[in-house]
Amino acid sequence: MSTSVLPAAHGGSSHQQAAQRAQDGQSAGLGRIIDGKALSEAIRADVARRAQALAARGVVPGLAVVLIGDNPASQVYVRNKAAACEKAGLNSRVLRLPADTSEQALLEVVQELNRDPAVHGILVQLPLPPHMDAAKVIETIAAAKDVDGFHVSNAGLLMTGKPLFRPCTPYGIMKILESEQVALRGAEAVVVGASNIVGKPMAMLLLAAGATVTLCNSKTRDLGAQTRRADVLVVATGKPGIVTGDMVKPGATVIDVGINRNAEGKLVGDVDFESARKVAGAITPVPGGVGPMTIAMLLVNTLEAAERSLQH
Ligand SMILES: Nc1nc2c(c(=O)[nH]1)N[C@@H](CN(C=O)c1ccc(C(=O)N[C@@H](CCC(=O)O)C(=O)O)cc1)CN2
Repeated sequence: MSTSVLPAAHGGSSHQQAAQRAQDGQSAGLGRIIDGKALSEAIRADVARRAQALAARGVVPGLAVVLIGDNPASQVYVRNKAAACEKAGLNSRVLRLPADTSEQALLEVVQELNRDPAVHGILVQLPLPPHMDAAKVIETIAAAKDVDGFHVSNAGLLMTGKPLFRPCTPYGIMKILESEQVALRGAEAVVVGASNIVGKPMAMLLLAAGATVTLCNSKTRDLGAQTRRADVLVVATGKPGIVTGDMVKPGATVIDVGINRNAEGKLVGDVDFESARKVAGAITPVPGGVGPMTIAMLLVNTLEAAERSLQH
């Protein structure tokens, strides 16, 4: 994707200044708040332009989203995905299935979508109801239409550094780091959380960009000793406040993937924002940081699946 549409890189200099102040032993002050919403809007506008060009060649990118059950958060995310498609000129089809749908019935729905030439991208919204095997469902999606990048062959390709699709959240984080002009070659990157959806692919993308990567999990001893080494710290555990300011290296870029509701019903991340911001050079907020990038990169993956369909 062209980076020329991205907002002017305003982060690089302030990040470097914060790191410099930290190196000088001065207070790093308040870290800059990274605007994931603005960046996601720039990317979505670029997708809209590319989709228009593709439509002129007779192809309208099509995304099919399968939602099983009535998880309220999933319903919101799926609605937002369909709305984002519509705004960018992509077709979307949402298939809503009841929570007691059998796994076999779901597999048949996916196979039908695999055969549909108007559908370039397929995703099954996670989490699935407990009676379903998510790995089996994901493996049923045709790898060439797996716009979530979760299929085992796409996960394998990620290790080669030449992926067909990058999983949307880690891909969005790489775009944030690029837009912030964070130098990754030789940097210490620490990822907290080793899920298949975020932590593991994130580690692979950072490694491919030349960072020295540490992937922490729930068994990691003395988490702070790891996170305090990080020039780039990505936190994706689903545990609110697991990372606090004293665990952040002065001047670091902190990326918070968590989306949790606190006792007051307010959305909070996995990072204690107020204390971390006092130490970080730059930090993503929740909401408005990584979340909007996930949907923007889904559109990019769907568009590119459609563009590839013209090459066959
Ligand atoms: N099949 C998939 N399932 C899930 C994925 C995924 O990438 N593929 N990721 C998450 C949910 N998700 C997208 O599906 C998602 C989560 C959050 C956001 C977002 O924009 N968050 C906003 C806050 C939204 C709110 O008010 O609740 C933000 O952080 O600013 C977008 C997409 C799990 N399932």
